[in-house]
Amino acid sequence: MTISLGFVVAEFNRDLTYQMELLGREHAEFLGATVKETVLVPGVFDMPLAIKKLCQREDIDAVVTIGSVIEGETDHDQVVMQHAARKIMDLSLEFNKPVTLGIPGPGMTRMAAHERVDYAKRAVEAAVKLVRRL
Ligand SMILES: Nc1c(NC[C@H](O)[C@H](O)[C@H](O)CO)[nH]c(=O)[nH]c1=O
Ligand SMILES: CC(=O)[C@@H](O)COP(=O)(O)O
Repeated sequence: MTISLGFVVAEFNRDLTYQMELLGREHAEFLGATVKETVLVPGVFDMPLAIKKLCQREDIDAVVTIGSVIEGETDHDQVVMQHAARKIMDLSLEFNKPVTLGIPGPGMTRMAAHERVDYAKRAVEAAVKLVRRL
């Protein structure tokens, strides 16, 4: 069976998430999975509703989130990441579908973010493994 993935990708820090999206697509192809739908959202905080819509679709086996949360002058990055990560986990359990975390940060410089674009590949790999094993 070919595994169908949904991608939810943040437009925030798009230079990074564009690269991550391409890496994720390449890795999905390498693993024999299909990216059936890609939904762009403004930022990581805005992901949960898009994830939920994709989880509701019977033709999507797992959802991969792709974003990058870079530190600013305040703790805003912490709020964005903590809430998104918690909701990602909650939605996965609510819909009985893997929803994986391809989002480095918070507390991360732009340089560190560039070094962590492979989080997208890791999230694709985790999604495929979970669908196969569960
Ligand atoms: N600071 C980052 C954000 N912030 C934006 C929020 O995610 C959201 O779009 C806004 O609050 C409107 O609801 N988003 C990222 O993806 N990365 C960041 O570093
Ligand atoms: C880098 C950002 O846009 C985000 O983490 C928030 O920045 P700030 O804390 O300076 O408002």
